[in-house]
Amino acid sequence: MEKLSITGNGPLSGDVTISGAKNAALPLLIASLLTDQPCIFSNVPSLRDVKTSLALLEQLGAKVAFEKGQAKIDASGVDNLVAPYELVKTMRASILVLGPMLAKFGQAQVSLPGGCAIGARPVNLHLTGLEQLGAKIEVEAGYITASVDGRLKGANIFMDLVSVGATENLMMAAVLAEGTTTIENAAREPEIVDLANCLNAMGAKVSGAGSDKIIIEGVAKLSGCQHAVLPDRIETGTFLVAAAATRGHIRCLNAAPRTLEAVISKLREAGAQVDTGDDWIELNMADRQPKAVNIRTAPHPGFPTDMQAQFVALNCVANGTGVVAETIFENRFMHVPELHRMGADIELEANSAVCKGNSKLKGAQVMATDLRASASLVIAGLVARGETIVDRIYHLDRGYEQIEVKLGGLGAKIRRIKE
Ligand SMILES: CC(=O)N[C@H]1[C@@H](OP(=O)(O)OP(=O)(O)OC[C@H]2O[C@@H](n3ccc(=O)[nH]c3=O)[C@H](O)[C@@H]2O)O[C@H](CO)[C@@H](O)[C@@H]1O
Ligand SMILES: C=C(OP(=O)(O)O)C(=O)O
Repeated sequence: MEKLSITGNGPLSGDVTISGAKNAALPLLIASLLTDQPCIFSNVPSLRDVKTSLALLEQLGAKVAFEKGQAKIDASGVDNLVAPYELVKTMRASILVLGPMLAKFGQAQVSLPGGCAIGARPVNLHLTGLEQLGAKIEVEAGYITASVDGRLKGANIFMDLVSVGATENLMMAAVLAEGTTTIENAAREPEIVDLANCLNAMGAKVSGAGSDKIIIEGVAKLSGCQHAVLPDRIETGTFLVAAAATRGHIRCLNAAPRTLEAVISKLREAGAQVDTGDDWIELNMADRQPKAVNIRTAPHPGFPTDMQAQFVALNCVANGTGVVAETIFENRFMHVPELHRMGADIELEANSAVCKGNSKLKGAQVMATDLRASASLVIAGLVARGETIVDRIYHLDRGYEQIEVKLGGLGAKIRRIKE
């Protein structure tokens, strides 16, 4: 199993180029199921989850090519409408094939994703929404079987909870439905807007994406597209926090500052100078100790849950006490016991982590448990004295493209150990 070795090495400095967003790329690649024409995506990150998505599309019968950040998908030959457990269990976003397959082919069988380290993560909103669009759904033996006679029918859907995945699944189903669909209490994440832009480029009629009410006028057919994936705001935020924690000075290139407002605002509160241009963000901590900040995760435009673990690591070495409340996932503090092993002073109280700050972290062997927990351990390793070994980095490889190469380029002492 591969590991990362990190030795605390002072401030990060220099430029880092941000990759395309995992959470935008996965639904976009899957949207190619909606058309018989080729879809070409650029700025696609080379990540484990992207490869899993392409493998899933290939398994369904699509022709797939992926090279140098460009993915070409031709779904005209799709003839297998089953997404098997073996693939779905490694990537929850596989559930997103359900809506488009149902809309395009009238039926689909998709394994239930099951829970994961950060929470139970049910898919009830995906299923009830599809039922409102006219689908017949049965769940048996770990599989969701969905079918519809003729086309799906537009409906008014009110989401009980804000769900990114359910909003995306329902958007992709509704674009080929008969009539108009309204999704209220929709997720407003930038990745939803990216998906809507791509669907519209394919000939769909989606409006309101980025607000909590999305309106979709169904069309009979979609065409192919060429689309560049949105820059990854969570990868960007992770590098910015790493720079702040190490009291460094970095610039993130090919970034999308407008998607990161809540994170940038917290970094400024922590004492960082942050400047932005159209596609770059510069953070300068000028060798100052960061100040601890309070965080409460919330759906976009609130503070993203995917940046929570990284700020816990930052608070550990900051001045003062910061309280980090997680409101989206019920079990997203798996990094805390691992940070304890490095000497962090954090108390867990219900859904909050009270980070006492001023910790003198020491390198240790730690275990990555999920994607962003892993990122927080890497950040802690960058500021700790001595060597930190992060085990189970396959979690990191799901969402960070060549993290050790990019951090190495900023001056970090980090290497991948292949055993
Ligand atoms: C591939 C991708 O884009 N993943 C992101 C997506 O995950 P994902 O789309 O899975 O997350 P959701 O927005 O759906 O989850 C939000 C909350 O709603 C709950 N819920 C969701 C669906 C449902 O049918 N029933 C239900 O109860 C979830 O358990 C969770 O508590 O948004 C999350 C929240 O921003 C991010 O952390 C993930 O990185
Ligand atoms: C939780 C995440 O991803 P996923 O929804 O793919 O598990 C994440 O990107 O932090």
